[in-house]
Amino acid sequence: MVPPFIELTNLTKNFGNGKGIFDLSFGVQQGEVFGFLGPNGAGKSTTIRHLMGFVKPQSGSCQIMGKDCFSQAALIQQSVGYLAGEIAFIEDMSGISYLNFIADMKGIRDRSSIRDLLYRFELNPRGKIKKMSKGMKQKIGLVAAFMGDPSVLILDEPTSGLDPLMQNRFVELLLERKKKGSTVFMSSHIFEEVEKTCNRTAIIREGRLVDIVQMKELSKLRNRIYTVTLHDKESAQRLAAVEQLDIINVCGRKVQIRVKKELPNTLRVLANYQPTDLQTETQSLEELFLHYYGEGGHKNA
Ligand SMILES: Nc1ncnc2c1ncn2[C@@H]1O[C@H](COP(=O)(O)OP(=O)(O)OP(=O)(O)O)[C@@H](O)[C@H]1O
Repeated sequence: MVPPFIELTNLTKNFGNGKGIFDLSFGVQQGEVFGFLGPNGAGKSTTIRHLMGFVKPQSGSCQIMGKDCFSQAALIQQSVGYLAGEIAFIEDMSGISYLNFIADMKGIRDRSSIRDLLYRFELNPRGKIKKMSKGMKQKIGLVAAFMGDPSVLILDEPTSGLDPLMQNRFVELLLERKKKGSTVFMSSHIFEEVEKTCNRTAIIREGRLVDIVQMKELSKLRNRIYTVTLHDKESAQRLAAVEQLDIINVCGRKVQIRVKKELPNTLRVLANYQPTDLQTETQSLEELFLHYYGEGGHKNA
């Protein structure tokens, strides 16, 4: 069997008070786009800082391409495309001098990938970083991570602060890199970007690995909530009482319905009631976690 390209072995860092990461062991294969999902404070950034060799593990270890992330940190940091969760810039620099500085550090001579990325993210890097908006700083961080087409990318919440158009640009970029065979480890709060890009995802909670799931399996578990508006209250009451639907709530003319797989059937039923409006929302990632693992962090399904 091929050894994992990125490997964590019993990785542990105990900050006290139950905070930190505990006994994390899993591997990411070459060419895989791997998501790392978990609620706030779950330990995602701490894990990523270990992978980049910024912190010494208390026990256990992690490796990228067979290199120990801590003892060979310089090598890792030079070859991996990295985006930090909170990017520490030398704020007095202009965007372009910062990018040139990173390119020099990484030994990237051909600057064409920087130009392409700036164009893709519609970013003018001439101004000083300290005067840039959060989204612009995030784009600078992304250009720095993706420049020179690294074969491994480690990204901590890559679309934080980006508007939906730029989030889509990021997804397109990642899919292109996936096609070219890059290996990606990416933390995120946004289910959709993980769903569109990742092969598998690890779920972490309170510093512990809860599960590793194929993205397709996780998507199947996700509910959609439809809010249908009918002509009058009586029709709404009748719909809720008579039909075999998973009704969440009835309020006046509006009925909220949870739909898992049976969408065609639900739509057929609703058509009989001649709705005046139909709205849909997807279950949030947090709701999905609760549904899947329960309050105690144990798998229900
Ligand atoms: N250097 C530190 N000293 C003490 N506690 C820390 C330290 N770094 C992180 N923590 C704590 O460890 C836990 C995990 O933090 P971490 O930043 O890894 O979470 P995260 O999953 O990235 O969260 P978020 O989604 O909010 O960014 C948090 O409770 C945090 O307060």
